[in-house]
Amino acid sequence: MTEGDGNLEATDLACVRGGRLIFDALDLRVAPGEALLVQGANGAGKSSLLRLLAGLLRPAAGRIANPFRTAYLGHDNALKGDRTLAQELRFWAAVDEAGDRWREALDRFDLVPLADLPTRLLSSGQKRRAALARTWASGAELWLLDEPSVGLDAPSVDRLAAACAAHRAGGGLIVAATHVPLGLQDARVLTMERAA
Ligand SMILES: Nc1ncnc2c1ncn2[C@@H]1O[C@H](COP(=O)(O)OP(=O)(O)OP(=O)(O)O)[C@@H](O)[C@H]1O
Repeated sequence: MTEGDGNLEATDLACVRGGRLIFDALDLRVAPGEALLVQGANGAGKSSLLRLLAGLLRPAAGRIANPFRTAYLGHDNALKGDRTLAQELRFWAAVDEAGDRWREALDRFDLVPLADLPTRLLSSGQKRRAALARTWASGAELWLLDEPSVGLDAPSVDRLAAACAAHRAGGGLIVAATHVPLGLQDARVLTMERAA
């Protein structure tokens, strides 16, 4: 068996940023179909943990085993403003060889009427939905979501919860940093403490 035994696994992980220890001795394991909510005070290191898991930061110590195709959604929606929403989703679905999932993604996040608008013209909540739709369109197995519900209205939060449930039902994994409940069934919680 490979390291992590087919799970996302972090062992004895430490994170240093700007020369400061943000956290250490962190262990986690997420299996296919599971969701982990990462909670904790501002500055506790939730975003840093997600960036480590995404491979965007290097751990100061410890190991990460991630055998999954991964989609990372940070605070920044990172949409290409001149592309229409449909072009943006189609582009990422093609990069990730995810076929027609971009169409499903538009529907899942109630974006069909906005498909032909350049993404720069979307409202902030619509941009967040677009970035979530891109996550769906990617076909990635592991979703790393940093405060995914920021700016969403109540029906959109429900849509996010439904998308997460469908993703998990298909064997997908989710790690989400959040200050609010996301309506995910049976999610485990990791509470991060600020390093002293
Ligand atoms: N690029 C950076 N360089 C140096 N320090 C950083 C950098 N980015 C973040 N930090 C520091 O790392 C610590 C953890 O930040 P992080 O964004 O991971 O926290 P968080 O738990 O996600 O916070 P929030 O709830 O406010 O989003 C903070 O003290 C922050 O100042």
